[in-house]
Amino acid sequence: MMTTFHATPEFAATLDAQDPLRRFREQFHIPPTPDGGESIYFCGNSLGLQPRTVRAAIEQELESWAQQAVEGHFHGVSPWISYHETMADATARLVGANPLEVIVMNNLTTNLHLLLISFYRPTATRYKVLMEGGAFPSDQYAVESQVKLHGYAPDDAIVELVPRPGEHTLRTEDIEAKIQEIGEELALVLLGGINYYTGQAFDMQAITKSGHAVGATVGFDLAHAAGNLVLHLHDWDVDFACWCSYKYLNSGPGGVSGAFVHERFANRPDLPRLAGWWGHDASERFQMKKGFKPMTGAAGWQLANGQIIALAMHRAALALVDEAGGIAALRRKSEQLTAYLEFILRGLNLPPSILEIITPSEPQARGCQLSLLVHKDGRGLFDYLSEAGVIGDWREPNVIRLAPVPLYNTFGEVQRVGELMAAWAERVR
Ligand SMILES: Cc1ncc(COP(=O)(O)O)c(C=O)c1O
Ligand SMILES: Nc1ccccc1C(=O)C[C@H](N)C(=O)O
Repeated sequence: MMTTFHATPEFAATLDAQDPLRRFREQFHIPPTPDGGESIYFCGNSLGLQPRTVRAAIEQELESWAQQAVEGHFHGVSPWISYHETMADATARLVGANPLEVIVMNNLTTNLHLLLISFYRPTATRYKVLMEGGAFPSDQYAVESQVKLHGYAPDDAIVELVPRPGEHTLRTEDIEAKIQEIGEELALVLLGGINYYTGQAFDMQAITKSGHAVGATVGFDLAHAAGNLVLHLHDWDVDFACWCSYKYLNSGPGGVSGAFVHERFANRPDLPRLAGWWGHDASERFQMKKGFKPMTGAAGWQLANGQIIALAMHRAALALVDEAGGIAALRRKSEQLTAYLEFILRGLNLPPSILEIITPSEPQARGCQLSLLVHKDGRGLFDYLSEAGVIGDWREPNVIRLAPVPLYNTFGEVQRVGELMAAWAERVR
């Protein structure tokens, strides 16, 4: 549904009044401004806000620890030994997977390494990795180190996709052409579901299909896609994926990461992996026997017993997604909210020599984030917005990322940011 938008506060108020998710804002702590107002928090793409339910979720586990100590592993409201299992269904719904295909554990880069050990299996002739140029640095370092671990040279083994001259984002047809070109030398395609800098969402289904057609493995870093896009990892036939929970999933700083391993690898004890006791067949885990026997599915990639406090925060935050009607319901509002932000920004009529929106316009090619490439006084604009209570983020060299999210942002906030930007535009033009 696309509405004809207007940049007035009255119009924004009408959209807010019609918003089926509007009651969720009060479930979050909105950071205050120095004058006691509420900031406009458009930074859920970096660290999502704290759900009010999180404190009680943590306290419940502190109470179990205080009252039951070691027995808390086996007793209490939610025994720690099987804690991670209690969020398998919600996680599966979130990313379009079977519960067997997902696990919540560790941090994102850790999971990426664990999955690369299993799914980047280079040979003398097939060893190349295709990534997006300017991937998030942690992904670059992870792949660089994995390539070296196998004895290959990163400059030779890692192929980076770059936009056509004069363009800021990648075309699916160019990604597919590059996959074809590398062909039998391609071991792995590893892209972000959404690029952190441009906000571009990739066509994961088409890319997976192309990668598989040349015999490559295909994985995605969904840091900026989980909780933002509707994903169908199983049906898209993606081999593996991982994501963090502290951005759009509002699960707190350093929050646990999710991992997906397609069902076809569920019973592959032969796959090389770095093992630990929590990935061992649960029925025998405490028999302390020699010889690693992985659990079926993604759970078999676990190393260690779960970080319960982080898992508690994540479970509480995931419950809000389900309560709101799931990711499809969030996405419905999100598309409209971001389209409204784009409408407002385009309405400023700033020439591209001052400001360009580098995130694609098509809803299927982006999530909620818009990346503004600011050519004139970018840092000045960012500081001005911050002083006015708008929290976005700045990414070097000159991008401001603004991400209105459906669970706690409003159309009124988007309209207000437009007013602030209009005042800046007057000065800078
Ligand atoms: C695309 C991407 N990959 C990796 C990371 C690193 O995540 P972590 O610190 O959980 O390893 C982030 C954000 O921090 C990210 O946005
Ligand atoms: N975990 C952090 C800790 C400190 C500062 C930033 C982060 C981020 O997650 C940044 C995010 N990956 C980004 O896309 O900007």
